[in-house]
Amino acid sequence: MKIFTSAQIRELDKYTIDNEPVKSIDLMERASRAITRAITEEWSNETPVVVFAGPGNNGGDALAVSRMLAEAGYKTTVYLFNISSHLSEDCATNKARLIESKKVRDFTEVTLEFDPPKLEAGTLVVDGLFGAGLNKPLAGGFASLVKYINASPAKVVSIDMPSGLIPEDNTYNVRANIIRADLTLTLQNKKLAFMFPENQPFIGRLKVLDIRISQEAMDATEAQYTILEENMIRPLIKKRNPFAHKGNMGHALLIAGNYGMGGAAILATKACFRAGAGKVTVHTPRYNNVMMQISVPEAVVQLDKEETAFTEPVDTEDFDALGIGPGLGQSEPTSIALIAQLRRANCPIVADADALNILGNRRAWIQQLPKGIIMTPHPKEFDRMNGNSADSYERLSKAVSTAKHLQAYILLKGHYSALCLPDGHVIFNPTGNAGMATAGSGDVLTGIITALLARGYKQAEACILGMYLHGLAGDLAAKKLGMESLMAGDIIEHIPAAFNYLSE
Ligand SMILES: NC(=O)C1=CN([C@@H]2O[C@H](COP(=O)(O)OP(=O)(O)OC[C@H]3O[C@@H](n4cnc5c(N)ncnc54)[C@H](OP(=O)(O)O)[C@@H]3O)[C@@H](O)[C@H]2O)[C@@H](O)CC1
Ligand SMILES: Nc1ncnc2c1ncn2[C@@H]1O[C@H](COP(=O)(O)OP(=O)(O)O)[C@@H](O)[C@H]1O
Ligand SMILES: [K+]
Repeated sequence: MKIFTSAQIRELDKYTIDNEPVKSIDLMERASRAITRAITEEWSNETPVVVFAGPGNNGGDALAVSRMLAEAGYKTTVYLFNISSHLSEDCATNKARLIESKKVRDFTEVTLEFDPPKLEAGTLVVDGLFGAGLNKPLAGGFASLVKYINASPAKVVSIDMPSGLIPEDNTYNVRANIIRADLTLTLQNKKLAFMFPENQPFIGRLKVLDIRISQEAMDATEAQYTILEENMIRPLIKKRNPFAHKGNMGHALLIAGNYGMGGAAILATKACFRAGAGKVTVHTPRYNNVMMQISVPEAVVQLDKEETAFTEPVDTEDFDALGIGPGLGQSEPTSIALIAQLRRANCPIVADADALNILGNRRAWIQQLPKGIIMTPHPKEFDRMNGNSADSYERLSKAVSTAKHLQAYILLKGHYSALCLPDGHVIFNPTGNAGMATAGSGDVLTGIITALLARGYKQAEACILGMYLHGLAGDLAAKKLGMESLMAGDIIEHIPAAFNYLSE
């Protein structure tokens, strides 16, 4: 699914209106019918409804929904905020239709003073103040109204967007002045702001309603942001040649695990095998020898000259991909060896965890990273490398510009992991769940992406398939075990089922 900007949404609307063809007001009617259906599916017509409509098309939707709910027998109270004496054309038409229908008995057009109604626990508020057209944070009377709604015990359904949430850049927003919806019914496509964890309290549950915006126009519109879908993943899975042998199924090298963090190396190595690598060699401090051999007998263990840390860059001639960083440590000798290793490697690289922390401590080195490197930071690791960000939008923007500048692949991990490509595009991953918020989950991802690179997937494909597969394995594990008890090893155990599902 593409994520469009507000300007693109307006263009797509216009194209649909001109080419379907459908009148603008009929498109609003269609959207409102979908919104009404979603509301009536969850709340019976015993529920008292209070609708707050703004002056734009979001308000137009809200007025049409008010009429439809009233026709379906809901006791509906409606406030239309028209404080600058200007309504959008379709909003004005829906105001006239609402008055004409005579079903809504309690309709107030607010032009100056507003005496807010009592919002009780059983009441449903429909928030149609502002949607995708919001271009600045809410202030004044609207801010007070939002605070009033948020402070009430009523349930809130937001049309398209929680009012006050700007669809893209929320840097200057005032969080207190954004509606906290229980349910957001967004039209056609998700908005960028929905991808960010700090906006979840505003969105509540999210439903995307299909309002039949022109598919042809959406296909032809170039979007910077895309959310992965299963049908984009299935074609990526390479078929196994019946004559395959371990020598042509990819030889992965992992450099991981210092003293006390051997488990990170074990998790990455197991995940690397489960993701289909023909051979995995793990380079690790001598101390880890026995535990590696016992835990993953399939792997070749290559021992560093040091007992407890990685200090010795290795030749990558014989390997198809390198994954470096899980549990690596950040001592001086390890840092020096890491940089030497990154310079010396002549295969595709995934750098994670301590490899990124080391770079964060020595930022000058970041400029010298080999082109095409994949980095998989969680937000803290990313901030160590790039400085603190005020919010997720700023962090994502920095990741986009860094990926372009370095010609690198930055996979910013989170609930929606964001893969930032060297050409400026961003791909969000929808799989995965909160059960994966457990130590070692990231090490598993490193192992998976390293395996896919070794198998011959290009960087972008390895990241896309890798993060989707990782999240899907986590989802299958959570389905069986529940989120509370999930451990990183369970994600590994479910990689086979995830692969099977995607290969069906
Ligand atoms: N394809 C689709 O998705 C479809 C979308 N549809 C619906 O249209 C909605 C988008 O409608 P929209 O473009 O009219 O914008 P909307 O959100 O109503 O706000 C604009 C008004 O708000 C004002 N305003 C802005 N910021 C403000 C502020 N801080 N404080 C105060 N005022 C502020 C702004 O004034 P201006 O700044 O322009 O002077 C203008 O008057 C979309 O969310 C969906 O619900 C469906 O009907 C059909 C298909
Ligand atoms: N709430 C969540 N929803 C979806 N995925 C999650 C969630 N929490 C964690 N994950 C995934 O788990 C992994 C955690 O990685 P990371 O923070 O590096 O863990 P560690 O350093 O412990 O290995 C990431 O791939 C992330 O996307
Ligand atoms: K809204």
